[in-house]
Amino acid sequence: MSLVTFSLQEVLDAFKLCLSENKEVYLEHYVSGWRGLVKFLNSLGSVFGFISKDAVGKIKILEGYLEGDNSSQYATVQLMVKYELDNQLVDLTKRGNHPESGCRTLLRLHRALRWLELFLERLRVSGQDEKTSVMCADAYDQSLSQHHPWVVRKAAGLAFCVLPGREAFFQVMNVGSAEQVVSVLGEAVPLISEVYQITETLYAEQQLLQLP
Ligand SMILES: CCCCCCCC/C=C\CCCCCCCC(=O)N[C@@H](COP(=O)(O)O)[C@H](O)/C=C/CCCCCCCCCCCCC
Repeated sequence: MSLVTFSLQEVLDAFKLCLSENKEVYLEHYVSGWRGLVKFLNSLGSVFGFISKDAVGKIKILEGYLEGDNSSQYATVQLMVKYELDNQLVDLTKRGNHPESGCRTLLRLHRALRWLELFLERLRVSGQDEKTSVMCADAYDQSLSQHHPWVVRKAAGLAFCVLPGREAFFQVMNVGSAEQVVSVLGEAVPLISEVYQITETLYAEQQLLQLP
């Protein structure tokens, strides 16, 4: 993935590579998709710095596991969950010895992925005059906001207000014409949705959806 310019196509490719034939989620590509998204966020300016910082922190934690001594246990989200649970490496009810477990860290990005899915779908079907700030806020209210305290919700709401308009937003995506953006979004949303659903089902089965 290129280091400087954001490309929606590259993010799409990362999420495509995320799923194995058996519908397991490769952590490496999941993290790579998020790295690409953060590049986009950074290009929107310093107002989004606090969001970027949080996302980068979580990406780095997961990268640490991917590069660490037990990297093979982190090849997929399924393996990670099994390994960390089998070895009591997850704080299940209150924060304790494992505040940066892979399971807990991924859960935060997983919740954000639902926001992304809702936001990209709104963008895809949006009309020329619709405001990205409203689409983004609506997607946030329907998803991630319920996991955030008042102060974070307030700061996020203020940041959304300075999002560029739909046309400028499409340009930063680096895909081409508005029609091309809509077409790539039509491919990206179902993919992101599938990765989200697989992770959601796994976390629900293991009762990991409320990790502190
Ligand atoms: C494809 C192009 C269009 C879309 C591009 C979107 C680019 C978005 C890139 C990154 C999104 C940020 C992901 C944020 C992860 C947040 C994880 C989280 O919930 N963290 C909170 C809880 O963490 P712990 O304290 O429990 O460790 C933390 O409190 C959050 C702090 C920061 C605020 C997060 C607000 C998120 C708002 C949604 C993203 C808006 C980006 C708008 C850009 C279009």
